[in-house]
Amino acid sequence: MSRIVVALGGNALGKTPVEQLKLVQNTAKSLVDLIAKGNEVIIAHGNGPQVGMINLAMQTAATSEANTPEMPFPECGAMSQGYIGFHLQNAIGEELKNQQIDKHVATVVTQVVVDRDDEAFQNPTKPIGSFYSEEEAKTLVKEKGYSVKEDSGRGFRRVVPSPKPIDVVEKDIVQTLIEAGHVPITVGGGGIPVIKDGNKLIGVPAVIDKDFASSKIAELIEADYLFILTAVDHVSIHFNTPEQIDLERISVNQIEAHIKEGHFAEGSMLPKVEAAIKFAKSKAGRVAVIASLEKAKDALEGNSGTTITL
Ligand SMILES: Nc1ncnc2c1ncn2[C@@H]1O[C@H](COP(=O)(O)OP(=O)(O)O)[C@@H](O)[C@H]1O
Ligand SMILES: NC(=O)OP(=O)(O)O
Repeated sequence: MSRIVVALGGNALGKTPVEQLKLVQNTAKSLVDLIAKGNEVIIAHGNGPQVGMINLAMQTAATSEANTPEMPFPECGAMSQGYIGFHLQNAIGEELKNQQIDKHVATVVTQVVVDRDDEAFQNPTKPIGSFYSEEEAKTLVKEKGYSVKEDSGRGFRRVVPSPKPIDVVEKDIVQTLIEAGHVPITVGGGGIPVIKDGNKLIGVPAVIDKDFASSKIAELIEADYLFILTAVDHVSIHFNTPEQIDLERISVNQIEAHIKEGHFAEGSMLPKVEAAIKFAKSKAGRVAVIASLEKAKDALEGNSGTTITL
């Protein structure tokens, strides 16, 4: 039996409530396959499209005739954890019953401590919400004061600061749930970023990268594996070129050399590789795997995915 933290990417959730409800059925099957093999599974997920949608909806309602109260950004992050967690726990709960596994699944609203002086606050990089044309993006900058950036050739998106996770406030609760045999969903959307002020934790407007937050919780709860599940079967060098080579088993030193050679796109594969390295380096024997959601079970058996070890 292994303890596995699974980080789910955008292809596990989709972008709209209808799409998400449908996609989580397949996601649940992949996850319950890992549980059925006798593993302890802890689930984390992204929230870029969802937190952007919630925040924009809240801003639009507050500035319309509806005259609803202003909703702070960290509260939008908390809403995204609840909304995504609801769909995931609903689908996973059903699949556990289908496979006659006597376990329960619950979402933990999770706060993640960040450094108030993290330089990310001066340089927003995390894309959230929908994609826009250059013209629409310019209007958003002017009318809403958003920061925007081109996102991997797919269009323009709003960007917000993405500080690094330092600690997970609810880590002991997560540990208790696992040890009681349950399946926790935690650090959704990278966790709600909070800064410490004495005994107070204050929410800050930012979105933590879910791969870094997953690596952090995996370290804290002494996981054996960090599984980063995305839309491709492997990490590749010369990605999307005729020279593409898929990486199967690779050491931290070797993949660090590939980072220096510039093989991994910033904002997509690079943070996954960096989060995987961080976990693999945190203790001898820890294994990070970047694989596709559909082939998670094969990846566990070493038959798919990119396995990164010290
Ligand atoms: N070197 C690479 N190897 C494999 N995939 C890469 C590479 N560089 C960029 N990618 C792209 O990164 C994507 C994963 O990033 P992203 O879509 O942001 O992840 P997610 O939403 O699953 O967290 C892959 O689907 C692939 O299109
Ligand atoms: N929080 C986060 O990393 O979300 P995405 O994976 O959707 O970008």
